[in-house]
Order: sequence, then structure tokens, then C-alpha cells
Amino acid sequence: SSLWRNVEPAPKDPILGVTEAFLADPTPHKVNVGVGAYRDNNGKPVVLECVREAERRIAGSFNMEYLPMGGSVNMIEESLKLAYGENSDLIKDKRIAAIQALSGTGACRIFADFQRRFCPDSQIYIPVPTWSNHHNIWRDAHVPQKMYHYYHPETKGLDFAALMDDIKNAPNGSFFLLHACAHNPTGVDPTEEQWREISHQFKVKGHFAFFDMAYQGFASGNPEKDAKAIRIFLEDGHPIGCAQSYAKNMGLYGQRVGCLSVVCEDEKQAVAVKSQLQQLARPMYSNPPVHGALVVSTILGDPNLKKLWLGEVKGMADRIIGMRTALRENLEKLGSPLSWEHITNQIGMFCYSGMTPEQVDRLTKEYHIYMTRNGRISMAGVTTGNVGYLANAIHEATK
Ligand SMILES: Cc1ncc(COP(=O)(O)O)c(CNOCC(=O)O)c1O
Repeated sequence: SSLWRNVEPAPKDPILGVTEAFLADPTPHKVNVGVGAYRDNNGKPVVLECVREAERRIAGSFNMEYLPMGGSVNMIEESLKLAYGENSDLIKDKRIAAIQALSGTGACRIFADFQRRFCPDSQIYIPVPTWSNHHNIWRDAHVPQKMYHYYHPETKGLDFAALMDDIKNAPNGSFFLLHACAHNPTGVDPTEEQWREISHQFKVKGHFAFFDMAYQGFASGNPEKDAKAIRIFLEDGHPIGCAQSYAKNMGLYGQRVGCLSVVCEDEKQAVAVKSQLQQLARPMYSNPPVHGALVVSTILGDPNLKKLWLGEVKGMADRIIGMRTALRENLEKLGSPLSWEHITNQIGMFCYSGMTPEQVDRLTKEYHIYMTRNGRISMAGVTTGNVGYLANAIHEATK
């Protein structure tokens, strides 16, 4: 139609574009360490046994009626216990407004729209670098973005001093987006002590913390440990916001299951806030899908299935941690002149290798290894079968 003549092709998504290029490559020994999705040691996607068992249990037993606008009550309850703790007083006092979201992306987006609607003059401080889609989400919510220092290129670790300066220099009551664990793309997380200092400074400044927790359990293998940053902020009395996702830690990528929660002053405020979160969902997609939420609440609601899940999520984390060690050791065995300590210091799905876009291009052209041009390696794509090949290519490209 002539109406769309001025519609330009959208720019390629930096992450999904890598997968397209990988799929188009006919080379048999090609390696995909681009997309952030777990793969087993044969490079294959994994459906957790706890998920298959939950599916078996619910098969034929649920109807196709609409969920309430806020989504599955059971899934929300289980999600809040996971993020805030089994014995959280905030849950007991009904101070948390929460809705089922379309995975982590949906949770971030509804929050961004909520922030825009109820704090129209606010901005959001986003770490440098961050998951590329964060910029799109708050842009489309019309919330102006500011950057805060996070990654330190020289040490390939956290630039804590610069981070604290930005927190101190931001206007009082600023909104900050924080990765709860397994920072994407750097794999660099503050230590527990650093989180305590950040929380203290947020208190002094009256800043608002919005935690994006897309990897709880997937980082260390222990969901309680991976929620430590949130628990520190809660102990300090911060009224945080939190986006949860079951894409990675339960392998429910395509089921789009997540939860958005906002800590309120009291039950009355939580009821009001929840009703407004639902109002944002209503014109966007009306209500969320049934199946994935039922899988999550079946697993988390059954002690045996939850135990099975805890073992499986630890298994995924352990495999990745093992590949970090293997990649680093292979590079050191090759006599690389560079330090690769950051490969094992970093945590979660990704290793921020420090390779330049040109070096990444060489890996792709000469070795058919695919990763985003920022040098981020999705460790889930590394296997005992390709780690030697990958190390050799990285060594050749960086020596
Ligand atoms: C920090 C963060 N938040 C949120 C999300 C949202 O994930 P989802 O909406 O699937 O729950 C993701 C998923 N990232 O996708 C993998 C990649 O970077 O290659 C994420 O990394």
C-alpha cells in the first residue's frame, strides 16, 4: 500500500542477527556462541526433566479460559517466594504488587510504562554496557535514559569507583536499572560487600532500584545465592521493583513466563499499584498465556519437582562454569600472552572476552565462530567438543 512506502527495513538486532548468520553458514564445524540460550554438551537445546514431568501432570487437566488480567495467582505467589524469600514479611504483609508478565522483557516493559505514567519526569539510569533490548524498552516507554559506569575494560571487571560516583552524582530519587545477577553481557557482578555499599548509597540518595533478574539460579546454581543483591536491598528497606524471567533458569524461553513485582508501603498501596500494572497490560495483550505459568507453578508448588528443578538448574550452571575453566586453561596452554582470568572471574551465561569487533570478525570469517561484535561469548555454546577449537581461534586472533 502507498501508506507504507516510507517504511524502512528495521536494523538487524545485534543478537538475533548473529543466529541468522550462523544458520546460513554451511560449514559443519561452525560454532554458535552468540545467542544467550542454554545448550547441553552436544550443543542442543534442553527441556528440563522437571518441565516435562510438570507437563505430564497438567496434560488434559487445565482449561483454556482467560487468566485474570494479573495472570496466574499461583505462579505469582511462587515467583515472589523465589525472589523475596520463603518467609518474606513483605509477602506476609501483602505489600508486593505483582503481575504475571511476558517473561523478563514483558516485565521490564510494563514497569517502564508504569514509571512513565506515574513518574512522568523521571529518567532511568542504565549500566554501560547492558542487554541491548533494555535501551529499546525504556525508549519505547518514552523514559529518557542516562548511563552509569559499570564495566572496566582494562580489568575486565567492575568499575566500582565510577559506578559509585555516578550513583552519588545522580539527582536524589533517580531510577536505576540493576542486573540482580549474571550481568548481561559482561558476566561481571558486584561482590556482596559492594552490593551493601551500593544499597547504602541508594538509601542516602533516595534512589529507586529496579532489578532485572533474568538468571536467578542460573548464575551460581543456587537461586538463594543469586538473589543476594535483592535481599540486601530489602534488608535495607528499599521499595524495589523486580523483573523475573523463567526463560533461562527453567528453560522456558518460548513460553514467555515472567513476573513483575513492585514493593509498596502497605497492602492498600499494593492493591492500587497492582490494579495499575494490570491496566497497562490490558490494552497491550489483555492477559498472559496459561500453559507456561501452569508449568512454573506446578514445579515450584511441588516440593519434589522443585527439588528436581534445583538440581537441574545447578547442573546447567555447573556445566557453564566448567566450560569457563576449560576455555581459560586451553588458552593458557596455548601460551597466550594475555590474561584470561576474567573468563573464570565472570559469572552466568556470558563471558565478556575483551576481543575487538575486528577480532570477532576474524573468528567468524576464518573459523566460522559466531558471537556478537562486542566480544561477548555465550558460554552455553561452548562444549567439550568445541572448546579446544574455540580457544585456538581466539589465541590466533588475539596473540
Ligand atoms: C538481562 C536480561 N534481561 C531480560 C532478558 C529477557 O529475556 P526474556 O524476555 O526471554 O525473559 C534477557 C534475555 N537475554 O537474551 C539473551 C541474549 O542476550 O542473548 C536478559 O539477558
